[in-house]
Amino acid sequence: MVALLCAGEYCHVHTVGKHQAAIHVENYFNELQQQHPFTLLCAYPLSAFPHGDDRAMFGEVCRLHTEVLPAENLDMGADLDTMRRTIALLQQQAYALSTEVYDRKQVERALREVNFDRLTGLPNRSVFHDRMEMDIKRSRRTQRPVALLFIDLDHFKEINDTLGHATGDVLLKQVGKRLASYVRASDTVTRLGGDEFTITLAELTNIATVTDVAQKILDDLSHPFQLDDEVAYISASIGITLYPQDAASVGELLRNADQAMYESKALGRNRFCYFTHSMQEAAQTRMAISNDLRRAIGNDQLTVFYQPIVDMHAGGIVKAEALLRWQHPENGEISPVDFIPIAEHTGMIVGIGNWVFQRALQQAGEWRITQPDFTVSVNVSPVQFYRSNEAYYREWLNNCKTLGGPPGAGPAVSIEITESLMMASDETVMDKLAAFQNAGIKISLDDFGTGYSSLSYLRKFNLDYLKIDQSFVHNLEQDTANCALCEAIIVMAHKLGLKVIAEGIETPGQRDMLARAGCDYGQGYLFGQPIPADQFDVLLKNAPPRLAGQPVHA
Ligand SMILES: Nc1nc2c(ncn2[C@@H]2O[C@H](COP(=O)(O)OP(=O)(O)OP(=O)(O)O)[C@@H](O)[C@H]2O)c(=O)[nH]1
Repeated sequence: MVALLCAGEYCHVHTVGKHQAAIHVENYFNELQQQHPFTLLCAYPLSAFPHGDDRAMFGEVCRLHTEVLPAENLDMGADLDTMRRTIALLQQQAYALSTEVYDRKQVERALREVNFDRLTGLPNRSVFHDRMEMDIKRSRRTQRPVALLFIDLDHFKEINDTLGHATGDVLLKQVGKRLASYVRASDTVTRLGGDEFTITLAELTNIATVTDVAQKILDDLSHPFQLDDEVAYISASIGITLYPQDAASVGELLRNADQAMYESKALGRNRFCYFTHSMQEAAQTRMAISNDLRRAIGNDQLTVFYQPIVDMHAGGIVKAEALLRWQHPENGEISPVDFIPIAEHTGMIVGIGNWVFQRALQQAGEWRITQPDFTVSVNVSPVQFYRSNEAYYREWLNNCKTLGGPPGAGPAVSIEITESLMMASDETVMDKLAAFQNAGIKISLDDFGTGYSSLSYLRKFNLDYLKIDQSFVHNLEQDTANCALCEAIIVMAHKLGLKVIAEGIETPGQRDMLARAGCDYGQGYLFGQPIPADQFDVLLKNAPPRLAGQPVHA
């Protein structure tokens, strides 16, 4: 702000040279500027004020105080005393002005914080509500529909986990920029929070535009993001709802779009779905299940059942798989297929999974008293790996030392993981898996054959067991191709040093074919259904080691 009073070519003070007053004022203003982080130009030509508001304010100060003049009006012939007086007044006025500007900036900043997302600079949830209300009102007048797109990035947590939170922030900023570039002036892009964004398309003349915009978003987000030194590839799931077709209020529309987004995730992500009323019903059911599940945890409605796993060659039950069961007080038994995804979505799976692990470990310890190498396998959801912290699995490892019977045959529990975990795995997941393995916990790959079925993962993760999915076993006797495939999987698994467990064995024919193919262990209704611990206890006590070939009935 050195240019104070140096209003232009004809500036009097400037021409005077080292004028003490000017130097004094300069210093004063420089100090002022250090205290207030903005540029204050005083006695500068009005035209030099960069912002219209500031220009108007300074003009107003000049008008109210006739001695203070904008540079255009300075009398260049005035004597130095007049100039000094002018400068003194300028000091006062400038201070008043600076305070005013400072206050205004503070108010503006506070307003920005209330209305705009700090990270992306996009309008936030409260602006979203206000604008959507306005769009709805306008739509009632114009009869033009409004579309709401709810956009949630896929697996964003992995970006944070692998590249760090700061890089995650950079990505969110860039996503915000890309999204903002698609829309017209009548549309609104907001960040609701986390990795959730909305786009409101108002004044729609052609509803087909919505699909085009959604597809464009997916296409554009699939292009790489340069994040400092890293390159990230992402996708998003989008839910779309329309006003007035789907709902009448902002709250309902947001819920609809969220449900449709949830559907996109459930269908495999990287896609968009329009809201439908059946989704609403499904969402209500999910909500009810989620609320009831929360209560079930504390009310002893959850139990662990055990399904026998037999040795296909030596005979006898040598292992069990722990399977969670929920007995709802009013609705009877609720299938894990219905409640596990909800437990995963809400994060409840972390607590539930922990509980199952402890139960299984304790139970396996009791069975080890009579059968020292008996093992119970526990399903571990990918969400448990992502959401749990280090303390969580350290506790598991410690418990393995104290619970589960006398040491000797290694930990009494093994864990079952899915292929999706290995495919999406990052370093933290790898570290956790390695910690389990180092503690001697065996790892099975569940449902092999239903997903990506990558052999390279088997090698990379150094697994112990591979479980052939029941869909292969189901029509083994009718389908020779399936039989050949099972044989190939068993040979290949053995070459990689893995033992094979076949799931879903229901007939002696299936058992015999798998045994001939070299399958190590079998599980299925032929050997026993999942049953409570006390019944399993009886089964185990009454089932002496036998030759494979004699089914074990529950
Ligand atoms: N870097 C960064 N991360 C955030 C911010 N706000 C929330 N997050 C993280 O964003 C992640 C959002 O995760 P979710 O949407 O639940 O899960 P996801 O990994 O995207 O998985 P899906 O949505 O199921 O595909 C969480 O891990 C939050 O901790 C933020 O401002 N910056």
